[in-house]
Amino acid sequence: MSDVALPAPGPAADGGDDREAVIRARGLTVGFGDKLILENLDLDVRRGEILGVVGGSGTGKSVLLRTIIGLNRRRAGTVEVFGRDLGTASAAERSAIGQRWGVLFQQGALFSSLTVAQNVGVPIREHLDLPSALVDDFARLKIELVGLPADAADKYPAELSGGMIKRASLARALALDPEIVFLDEPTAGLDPIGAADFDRLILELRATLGLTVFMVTHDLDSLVEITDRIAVLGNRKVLVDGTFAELKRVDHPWVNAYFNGPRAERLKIG
Ligand SMILES: Nc1ncnc2c1ncn2[C@@H]1O[C@H](COP(=O)(O)OP(=O)(O)OP(=O)(O)O)[C@@H](O)[C@H]1O
Repeated sequence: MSDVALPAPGPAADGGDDREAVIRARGLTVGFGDKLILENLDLDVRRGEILGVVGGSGTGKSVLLRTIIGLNRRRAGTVEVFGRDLGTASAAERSAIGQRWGVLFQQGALFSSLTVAQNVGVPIREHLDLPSALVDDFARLKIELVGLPADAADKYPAELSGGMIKRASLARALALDPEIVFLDEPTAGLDPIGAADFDRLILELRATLGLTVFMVTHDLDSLVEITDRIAVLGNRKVLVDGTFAELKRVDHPWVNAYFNGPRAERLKIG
């Protein structure tokens, strides 16, 4: 799967690699104009795992996320989700699969003219034919699930703190009870306490809902605290993947600088 060999394959953090791959990307090539961003990239995401995706700025982490969920065009390669090739699936099948994932975009991407409850209700209205009162009830349940106070439901995004916006966006991502959530830098811009709270929330949701989490992040604390496995992007592909402790032992200049740099050294690993 990756370009760089791990020195000594230790025991997998999750006790084995035999869980079903709910996302399987093969030979993924994505570019814009004459610039290739991803080239022949392979990646599996296993059911129930929290996968961190890291890499230098501009290496294509968000492009990878957006390509998996079908927002960027592939020049080559396949993306299978729940065993179905999205490239050959019908529009109806893609829509059905899309209901089984939720996405928290980098800036939250809430509609500014809608309240939090209305924002969370958007995917519910889009995909389910339910009376308005029920949509509102469901939205308020999701808002409670992510730990927002009940009165946040009637606020507009501009009235929320950064941490509340992240939670509101997560509530929207969870609106349709997805099996996979994609998180693009969920703790960016949060203070350390808010970021740690958010990390705990993700862990709780994984434990209670059995979520699979694909998380792009630069947050070393999150990587250590909540990921089962980390995929490092570089040279347009997955350079290497493993646990934080495994990646500390990888002999590659960028990986070594990232996982053994002064910030990483201050973290308790293992
Ligand atoms: N729609 C687009 N059109 C043209 N170029 C794009 C488009 N989307 C992304 N890119 C380019 O692809 C490259 C990778 O972008 P991406 O946002 O995936 O980086 P990233 O690894 O997530 O970076 P960061 O850590 O800074 O968020 C960048 O050079 C970006 O300018």
